[in-house]
Amino acid sequence: MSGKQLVDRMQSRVEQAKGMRDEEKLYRYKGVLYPCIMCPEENLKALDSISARADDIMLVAYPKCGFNWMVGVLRQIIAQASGVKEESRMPPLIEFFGPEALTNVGNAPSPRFLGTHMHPDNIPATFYQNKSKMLVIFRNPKDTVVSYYHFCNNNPVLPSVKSWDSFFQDFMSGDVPWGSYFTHALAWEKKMDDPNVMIVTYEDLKQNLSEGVRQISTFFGFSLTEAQVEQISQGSTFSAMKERSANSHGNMGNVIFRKGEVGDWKNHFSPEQSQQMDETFKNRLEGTRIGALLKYQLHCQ
Ligand SMILES: Nc1ncnc2c1ncn2[C@@H]1O[C@H](COP(=O)(O)OS(=O)(=O)O)[C@@H](OP(=O)(O)O)[C@H]1O
Repeated sequence: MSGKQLVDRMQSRVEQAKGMRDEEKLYRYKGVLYPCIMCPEENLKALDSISARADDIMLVAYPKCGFNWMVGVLRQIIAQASGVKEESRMPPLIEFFGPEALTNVGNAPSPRFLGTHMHPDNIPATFYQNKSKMLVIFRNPKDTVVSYYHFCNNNPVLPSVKSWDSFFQDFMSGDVPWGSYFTHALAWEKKMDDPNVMIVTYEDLKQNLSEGVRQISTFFGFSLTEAQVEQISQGSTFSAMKERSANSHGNMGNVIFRKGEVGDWKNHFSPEQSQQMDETFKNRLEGTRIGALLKYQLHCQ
């Protein structure tokens, strides 16, 4: 499917959603909420048929942790390393594909660039069995929930949010699409020694994108010159990607590329909400390696 066809398909789904009631927009599959339009049950069931390859380039992120940012970075790395310039396309989320598109994925040449928001234990086992390399991007939970809140408010395929306070509570209890942030983080904790998994954070990349690009390309076995690393980093800043977003993401460009900052939570959280998040982080993630990677004290306190 061409980039234009994908953007058109996304936009027709957005139009379809505008005719739906909020309570029709989410459903549960194996206990986790998913958006009906983007990932109907047939899409999730079809994932059982996917066959992973060792040279697949897999990108994984809990929603709003920087998935689209890394899509931009990886596309440029692949283009620079292979010399093939690819037109910008919509995010390659396997749960959005459906049976027909998955058949095309099966016939696509290597290396395939695929992605998902799924919980690590729900990613098809074939990716682990066949040792596909996975890049995981995580973000501090306070900025993640703020980004998620704005996204739900501006994305017709998701139910609009009643209030910041109610969305915050839903996020804390994991009652949001793709499930609990904390459950995802704890599951990645168990995979931190897997040589085929690389976990990066939104905040570290904001601080030093060039170093991130260097490490990510090395992880996937690409060797780039310093000039290429710099070119990719400059082409992947928030402002550069936002500028291209009407072309790459159609009407959703301005929704996905919203603010792109660390610390926007300070404009949304009440002192009580901040304390509740601090306590939850302490109870669930303090003392874990993924918790340390997130630098909670620096970014959230
Ligand atoms: N290049 C770049 N630099 C910094 N930040 C960036 C960049 N690209 C996207 N973003 C920010 O990432 C947030 C969207 O996350 P996702 O792409 O994971 O969203 S989605 O779940 O796939 O819809 C969303 O965060 P917020 O702005 O805080 O809402 C985007 O602005």
